[in-house]
Amino acid sequence: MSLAAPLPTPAHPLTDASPFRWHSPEVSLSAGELWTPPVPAGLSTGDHGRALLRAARQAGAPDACVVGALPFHPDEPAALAVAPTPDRAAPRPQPPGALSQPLLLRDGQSVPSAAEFETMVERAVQAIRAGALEKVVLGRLLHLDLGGPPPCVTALVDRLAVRHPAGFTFALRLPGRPDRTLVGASPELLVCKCGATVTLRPMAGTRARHPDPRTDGALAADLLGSAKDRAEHAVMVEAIRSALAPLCRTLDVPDRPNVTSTATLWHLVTPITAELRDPACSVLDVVERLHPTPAVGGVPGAAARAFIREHEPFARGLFAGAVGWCDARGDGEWAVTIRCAEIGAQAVRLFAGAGVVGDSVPALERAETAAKFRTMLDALGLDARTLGGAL
Ligand SMILES: C=C(O[C@@H]1C=C(C(=O)O)C=C[C@H]1O)C(=O)O
Repeated sequence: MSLAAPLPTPAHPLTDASPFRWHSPEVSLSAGELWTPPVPAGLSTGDHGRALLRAARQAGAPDACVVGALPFHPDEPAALAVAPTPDRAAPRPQPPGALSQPLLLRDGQSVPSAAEFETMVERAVQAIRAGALEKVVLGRLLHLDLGGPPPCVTALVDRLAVRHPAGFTFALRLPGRPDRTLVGASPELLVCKCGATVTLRPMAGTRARHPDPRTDGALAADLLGSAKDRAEHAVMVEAIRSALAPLCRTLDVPDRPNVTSTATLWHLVTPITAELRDPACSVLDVVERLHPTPAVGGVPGAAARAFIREHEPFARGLFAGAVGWCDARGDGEWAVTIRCAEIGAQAVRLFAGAGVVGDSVPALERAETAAKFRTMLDALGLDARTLGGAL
């Protein structure tokens, strides 16, 4: 199988797909339809989930799940819906079969441009050195204007799930915007809850992988030994520990991170496990407490979010948010919405960010975002080299 081969083109590439799909190492879940019952405005994330599940029960769907995505900025609207009859025995995708037309591109642009991104990182470094904040994650978009039909969402998700078996592959047709689908393969588990047990795998600290195994291994060792990356990771773990502790009876946070890999990147990761105090606490209550973590926001959280709103020349919306599912028991899995794209009829928008600290080098942070775009570019069958200067 060639992962760079083109994707097939079905009759309706966007709307023929399931409106929600999820493939984690543990669970494959697919929804045939989504409901969006009205819920009161201004609910917390946990209460929003409970209101949706109550509406589903009242409509005769006791086994419904809440599925969807939360925005990066918690004050923006969530894209949560009810999957009334989720298929939790959905098969894991197999390598894609017959392929047809390649994706035709009219144009590809980074917003901000690669040079403007570096300037933005430099400003963040100065703000950090001046003591305004400790860490901020800055992102950029890659806008692809299509010169032909959009990619087939079903085939795209299959391809991502096959290529990222340890990750969290998702597709969500946006409620109220049926011509747009959020698709991605996140490596990062925000939180999984099963009964009283919660697990998290927060990540911060990145190196692009190398095709030569010795060089690749040396890059992983370099990441594990890097004072800059370890510091960036440590501020994130501490923020998560203090957000989570009030909810927990036990909390196990290892002293040092491990390295973990995706197909294209190495990351530092700290696997965290905890037992919740309150059996009525749902996975969405935990998400509400944690999100956005410093893996996508920064430290202190409010100062970092304000810096992002002021400096990034686009609205993150659902990018760098959280995506997942929650069942009637309050159990579920939520991943950080990264390594993803919004697929539209005429355009595809990809998001990638990088954590900036006081000793960040702007050109390296830009290169890191370029490497992160590759998860979606590879799945779309696009060679990063064809985008040249944009990256
Ligand atoms: C923000 C992204 O990734 C996050 C940032 C990382 C970093 O700064 O090293 C690593 C993994 C993710 O937590 C992204 O992929 O867009």
